[in-house]
Amino acid sequence: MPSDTAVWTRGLSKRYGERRVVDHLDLRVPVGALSGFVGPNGAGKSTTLRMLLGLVRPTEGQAYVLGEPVSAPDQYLDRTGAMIEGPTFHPGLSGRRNLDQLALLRGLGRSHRAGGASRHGAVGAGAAGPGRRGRRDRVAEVLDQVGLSTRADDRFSTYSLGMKQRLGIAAALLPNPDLLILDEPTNGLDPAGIREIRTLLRDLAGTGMTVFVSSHLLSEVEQICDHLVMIRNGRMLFQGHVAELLAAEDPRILMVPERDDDAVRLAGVLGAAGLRIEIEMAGGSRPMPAMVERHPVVVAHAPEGLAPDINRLAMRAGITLRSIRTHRPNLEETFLKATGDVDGDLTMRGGAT
Ligand SMILES: Nc1ncnc2c1ncn2[C@@H]1O[C@H](COP(=O)(O)OP(=O)(O)OP(=O)(O)O)[C@@H](O)[C@H]1O
Repeated sequence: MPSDTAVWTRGLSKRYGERRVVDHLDLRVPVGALSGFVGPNGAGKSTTLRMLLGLVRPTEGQAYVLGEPVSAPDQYLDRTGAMIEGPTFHPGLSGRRNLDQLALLRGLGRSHRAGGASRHGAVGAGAAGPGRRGRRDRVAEVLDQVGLSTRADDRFSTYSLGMKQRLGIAAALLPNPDLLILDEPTNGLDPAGIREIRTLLRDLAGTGMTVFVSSHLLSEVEQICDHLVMIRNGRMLFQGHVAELLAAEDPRILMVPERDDDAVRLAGVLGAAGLRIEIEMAGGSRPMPAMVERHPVVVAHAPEGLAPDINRLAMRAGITLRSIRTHRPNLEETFLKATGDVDGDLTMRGGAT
């Protein structure tokens, strides 16, 4: 597998009985990416993540994580942090005590980690070094990283759901991983909790860590991820950079001339300038602000950066615009289009490698 790929699979499949819940996935998660793993409930995300962590054995295919085969998880798990199910902690203990116990269980702070330096050049339980003190320092570090320092000594049972999730992420961060795998970390959170997790993931990705995070809410990952893997029914729909996916769609500029008669003329002017133009008549499918809904809309297939030039062209032709606005499809629309396009027969779309 290429060294710039943190997760690499070929034909990765999992069958339960007759059902193939993961179906020949070729994953490529670039090193350092904040990658969203998106698909509706039951799409096969959790099963895939479990296979990547050596928790579920693939039925077919190959899978490598941080350069090591999933058949030998001990080769990469000490460099991988994961939160696969909602975190389970002791409700009567503080966040700090919970983490300390986990660190102890995982052998952090007992000795140097075999295998040498990690992403930050830190060894074993982190920069703090071995021993009880090292463990304590590492726990304090991860609590700080997830923004829980001030509540660290309160009982876990008093934490909000968002804080519980953040503590779960802190636990995953204990080994100072190069790769962080999170399964639906925002599930059940309120908007404020979702924002907190988003900010945290961005910050973590900013440190150079590869973050692979699943969600069934595309709108959520659209806002934070630079890379996306979309699956449905266990099959790949799209993988690539978010910008590539958006570029696959065509952004539009919508104009309403002040005089209805000018619509055809405006379309001619813009068409002559090389743009693909359509005129949508009143009552078309696109919802328009009430003020303009009874007027023809001239639609130019062009990125929003061209809006000032288009406006100037219209002005030069003596056409005044009642309104001009840009329409950039969001990922949700693009995703729905992608799933609609494949019409039940899910095949790989452009951008997949
Ligand atoms: N151990 C199992 N035995 C049988 N079927 C399973 C098993 N684990 C998962 N499945 C089935 O595999 C399909 C994919 O499940 P998976 O949990 O991977 O999906 P998901 O995309 O993570 O969805 P969700 O967000 O709902 O968890 C589901 O239909 C599920 O019922």
